[in-house]
Amino acid sequence: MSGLERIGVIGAGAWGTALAVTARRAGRMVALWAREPEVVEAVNARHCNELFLPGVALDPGLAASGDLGAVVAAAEALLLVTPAQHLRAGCRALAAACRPGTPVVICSKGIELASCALMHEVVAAELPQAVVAVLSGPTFAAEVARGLPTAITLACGDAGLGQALVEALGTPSFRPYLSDDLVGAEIGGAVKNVLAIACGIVEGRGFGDNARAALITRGLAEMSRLALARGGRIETLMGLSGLGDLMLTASSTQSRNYSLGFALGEGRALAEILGGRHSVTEGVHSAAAVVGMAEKHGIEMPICAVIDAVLNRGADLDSEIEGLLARPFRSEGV
Ligand SMILES: NC(=O)c1ccc[n+]([C@@H]2O[C@H](COP(=O)([O-])OP(=O)(O)OC[C@H]3O[C@@H](n4cnc5c(N)ncnc54)[C@H](O)[C@@H]3O)[C@@H](O)[C@H]2O)c1
Ligand SMILES: O=P(O)(O)OC[C@H](O)CO
Repeated sequence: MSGLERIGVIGAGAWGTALAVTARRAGRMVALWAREPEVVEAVNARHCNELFLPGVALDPGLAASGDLGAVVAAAEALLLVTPAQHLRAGCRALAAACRPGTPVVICSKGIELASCALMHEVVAAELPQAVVAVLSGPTFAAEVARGLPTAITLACGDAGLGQALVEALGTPSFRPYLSDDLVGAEIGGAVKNVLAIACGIVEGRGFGDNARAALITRGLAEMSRLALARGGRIETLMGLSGLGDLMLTASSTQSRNYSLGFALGEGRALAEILGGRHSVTEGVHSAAAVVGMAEKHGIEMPICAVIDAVLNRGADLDSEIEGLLARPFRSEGV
């Protein structure tokens, strides 16, 4: 018995909806806050979320609401699932209704572009009354919503609360593994999206499986370097929220980051790809923040730098790839 019975889920995109379904499956009472009135209507009246999670039948006991204050005030724990670049505004909007000591679990993956802050730093600044945790790992929303077996990292500085959250959300098909390394978990989740774009490019350009394996491995070294510089632990990066999520996202067409990279690799323009999507592709927004954070700490992240240059600085993809392959040989390791 976790003592956390009423869960408020803030954000009804694919992941928020899947997590709401998961919490219901774990036996919790769940209120799902949606920004879009049509999502509230679809969840309550037709038990689906066609806009963000098409083709998945939702538990009829899952209730959605457009009333943010009411959802927050009724919750014993909150899951924040807005896109990373909107998390600060989301925290500000709910701050007045959030009681002291409320557990707030960050489920978004990214780094704030304007400040290069990690999501738990954003929440600590905007919701000082909350106790923060991070949920991150290899978890495609549609598979989680369907109840397919999934494991994930739950990082919390308060071991007792972390255990209560594991018990509140865990089921045989959704297995949270407890950690106290918020920094490592967040950096893994943010950087893997940038690396997934790179792997998609490799596939779209037809560079082959060797190149993708090299990119994943050297990308993991970049991710680990940044996490260590920020005080994260290597074991976290070798776990579900690091290597696990990188393996998943960097090799599956289900990933929005990988598929965006694939389309870039095939020669399509970024604006055209993004113009055809209403879902979030976090790596596009995090690339510059990752590089900014790396520069601040004097860390080399050449793969992420190429992605940032191509996405945000108008660099030519082929010249950047050529430059990456021409880098001096170096010793292996982080
Ligand atoms: N989809 C997944 O499989 C998955 C898995 C794990 C983590 N995540 C993370 O969860 C977060 C949310 O992703 P998602 O897949 O649920 O999103 P989504 O692409 O399915 O939906 C977009 C979301 O963005 C919201 N949104 C759009 N414009 C907004 C604005 N101006 N202000 C505030 N919110 C706005 C929408 O309401 C919706 O909730 C991301 O950080 C993502 O990396 C997603
Ligand atoms: O579809 P993506 O690329 O946003 O990835 C979704 C999840 O983060 C996978 O763990």
